[in-house]
Amino acid sequence: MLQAYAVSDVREAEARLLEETPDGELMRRASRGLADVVAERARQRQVRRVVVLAGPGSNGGDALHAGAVLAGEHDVEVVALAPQLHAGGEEAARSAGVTVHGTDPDGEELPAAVRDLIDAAEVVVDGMLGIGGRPGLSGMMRAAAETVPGTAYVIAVDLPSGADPDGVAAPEHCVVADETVTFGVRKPVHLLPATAPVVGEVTLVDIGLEVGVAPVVERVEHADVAGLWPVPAAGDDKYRRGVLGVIAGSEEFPGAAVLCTTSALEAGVGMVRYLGPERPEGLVLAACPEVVPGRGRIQAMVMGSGVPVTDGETSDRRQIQWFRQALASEVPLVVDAGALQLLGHWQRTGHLRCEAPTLLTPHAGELASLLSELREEEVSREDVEADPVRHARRAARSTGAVVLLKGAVTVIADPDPRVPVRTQADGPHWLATAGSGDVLAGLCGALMAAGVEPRDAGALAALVHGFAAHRANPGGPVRALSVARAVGPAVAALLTG
Ligand SMILES: NC(=O)C1=CN([C@@H]2O[C@H](COP(=O)(O)OP(=O)(O)OC[C@H]3O[C@@H](n4cnc5c(N)ncnc54)[C@H](O)[C@@H]3O)[C@@H](O)[C@H]2O)[C@@H](O)CC1
Repeated sequence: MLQAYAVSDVREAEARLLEETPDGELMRRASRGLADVVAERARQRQVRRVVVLAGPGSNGGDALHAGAVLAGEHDVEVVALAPQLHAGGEEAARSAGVTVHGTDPDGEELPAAVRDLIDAAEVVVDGMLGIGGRPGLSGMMRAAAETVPGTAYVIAVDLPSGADPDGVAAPEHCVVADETVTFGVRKPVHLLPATAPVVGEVTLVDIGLEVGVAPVVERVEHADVAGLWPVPAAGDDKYRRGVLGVIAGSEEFPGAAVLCTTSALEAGVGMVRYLGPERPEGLVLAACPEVVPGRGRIQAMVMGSGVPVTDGETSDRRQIQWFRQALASEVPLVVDAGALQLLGHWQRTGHLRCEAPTLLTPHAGELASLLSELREEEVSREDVEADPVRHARRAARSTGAVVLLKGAVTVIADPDPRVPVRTQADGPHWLATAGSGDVLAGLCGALMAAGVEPRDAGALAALVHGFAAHRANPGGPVRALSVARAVGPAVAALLTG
């Protein structure tokens, strides 16, 4: 499990460690680790010259010390992007023979020689700002960041300069890194949706840091799946493994029912009972002969995928009844698409609470509608996209359910604000395709029918969904049905390592 700690907690832990270690030791550890990574990446690219962008604080200090270490075997050129650099770092770099190029701190344009230097760079170390940085870049720093060519391999020190260390604000101007070398532990910037896309691959350098408090963000990794996935034991039968009820699909969107049930079956559910109108039912039975139509005992229900709701009504009135009964029952629930809308309305009017373990699976637009309904205030899709974690948390608190907010980085928020938020970023961008959410809902349902609690079910489902999409057509487009069919083999690959 990847874990990220609040910047304030990291600062405190660093302060404690600084007191226990000789002067300069921490920066020495950090910069040596950084230099090792830079040397390796330069070697892989057969590049000798390394361009270091150095800012005013300790982040610049790390980069300058690393430059000094690298100078023996590399041509290291530093661009100073502050009136004053970290004194010890600058001295170390200059003593090692590194050239330090100055810039006008009040200017807007880089000196021509510096611009050419950055423009021709193949390996860039971004040490302008670290966890002491305010989000966004201006002046020389922004000019330097914008001059870095897209072809260069950019290694950010601790975090890409300009990115919000807390991972909340998505700044317009920041460095986009291929790799980020961070120290001790991950910070929220590395895992949260607003900033994760500019961080690239994260490499952790051990500096002996122990944070000693709970993380604020977590991410389930491939290696965690075997420990969390409900694998059947010798004595299990289909009922013990979990029976999933599915209320999905409609005359308008019949295929959603097929996608949802297919992925639930591929994920290894004991049995699926399907409830829905005639046309989707026929399609489900044709595609998945294992499915049993009609009601019966179930261990979890997934509902709402492909069921459009207009003014509180669906084209098949029975679905509204089934939703209502499911929501009033003690059965664990996955609430998707159309059912989210009804949930919002019913909760606001005080008719229902999520008493049973419940997982809501909205995308940004659905979460905006749900919050607008629940809180009787206008929340737009843009509001949600601008701060997905806060909005997912608000919805979780208001409903008492775990909220899985779908996106390139999926957010899973618990109603209890002390529980770390989870983020998963496992799928290719090709996964943004019609029916993809129906596949995810089926996966969540299969896990909850097997007794997996909603937070783990959401994280596992998002991971397997993304992994299955990669496997379905590596590097290319995928359709939702291919993802659903790839779920079984993807789970097998994850379980057998
Ligand atoms: N504290 C420690 O024990 C360790 C710290 N390390 C490094 O130290 C970094 C934190 O260092 P600092 O606290 O000095 O902070 P930074 O180096 O991130 O930067 C702080 C400086 O940048 C200026 N600044 C902030 N935002 C700006 C912006 N948007 N535009 C222009 N200037 C801006 C501030 O006024 C301040 O002078 C970490 O990210 C890490 O790289 C590592 O050496 C490991 C150990």
